[in-house]
Amino acid sequence: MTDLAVSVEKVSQAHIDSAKQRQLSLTKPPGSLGVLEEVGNRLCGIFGQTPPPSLDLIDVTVFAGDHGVVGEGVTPWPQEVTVQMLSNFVTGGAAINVIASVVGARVLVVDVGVASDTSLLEGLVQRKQIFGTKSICSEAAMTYREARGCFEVGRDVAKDLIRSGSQLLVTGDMGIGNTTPAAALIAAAAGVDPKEVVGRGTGIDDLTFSRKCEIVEAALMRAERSTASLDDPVALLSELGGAEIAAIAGYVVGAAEMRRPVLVDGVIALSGALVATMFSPLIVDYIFAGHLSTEPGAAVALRHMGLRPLLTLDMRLGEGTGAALAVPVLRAASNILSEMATFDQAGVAQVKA
Ligand SMILES: Cc1cc2ncn([C@H]3O[C@H](COP(=O)(O)O)[C@@H](O)[C@H]3O)c2cc1C
Ligand SMILES: O=C(O)c1cccnc1
Repeated sequence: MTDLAVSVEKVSQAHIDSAKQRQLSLTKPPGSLGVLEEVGNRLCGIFGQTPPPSLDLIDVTVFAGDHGVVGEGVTPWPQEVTVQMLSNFVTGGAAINVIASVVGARVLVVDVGVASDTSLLEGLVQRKQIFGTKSICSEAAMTYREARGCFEVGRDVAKDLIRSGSQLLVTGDMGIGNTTPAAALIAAAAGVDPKEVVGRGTGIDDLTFSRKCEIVEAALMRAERSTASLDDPVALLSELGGAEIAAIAGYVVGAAEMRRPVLVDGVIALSGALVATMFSPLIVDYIFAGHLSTEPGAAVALRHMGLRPLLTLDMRLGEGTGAALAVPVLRAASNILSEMATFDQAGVAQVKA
């Protein structure tokens, strides 16, 4: 296992129980708000407060990194698109900017491992640990130390945001080629065949898809043969990861350590979240799954963690878009518990015993 110390408390069962009691007193047939009730109850357990606070300060963090495996032809997009999209994020023109604005969330963009110099990009948070990863099918993505550095960036960002008042963290990613390491990490962490997790990413043809499957298989075989212990989440990230995925893992851990909810996006974010849960089984109770990405690895990671996606809109973009869209679901779940009238308050008769 890892020597990295992670300290997560169990969510409060007493507050989940009091939330369940409160749901029964509100003016609706018991259980009629379905998953919204479970979400609200779990928010109480996370915050240790019934009802939970209204979720006013919400931060989407887009972690960015580049991937050596792009050189193997796993994506039709040139690597420069990563940095070009960072420029788009900081000037507010990307899908995540639009969706975050609709749901009232802020967007923070962090360079953890982009291959080029981004120091002139105004508005970008500079936390670069590496200039892109190595190709995972022929060598480890990065050193153990670098993986740990990327993880700590995510964990620090989460803790800093929460200390400054953030009540809900949302994961985002940008990195051309990153559906390949995400698939490899999910296959390794969930113990499934690579064929079950490899998808078409940004949209690839049949030839590129079969090459991508071979690359993920080769990467897994190489990592298994290496001296690294893949039970150690940091070692797993160093073998098969990406800088932004390692940062997402740290961000999820940081949120759980600070007892705050984290809303996770598609397959890339889920690969980071899955690795995060290897630190402690208690972490999964702090995670909400925003949506079901069409990438097959997303369903595998969700099933492995026992999480149910809140939305299914056939999205496969990343950036945090699917998670950000689910923000109003969490807000509504929270406000139901704090703002709805009880049967007594509203003078509504309850079902006869
Ligand atoms: C213009 C553009 C904007 C994006 N925003 C997110 N992604 C998403 O697609 C990439 C992963 O897909 P693959 O592994 O197939 O390269 C990542 O950058 C991810 O964030 C984008 C991709 C593109 C091209
Ligand atoms: O599920 C995702 O987040 C995703 C899928 C394809 C490409 N980029 C991101």
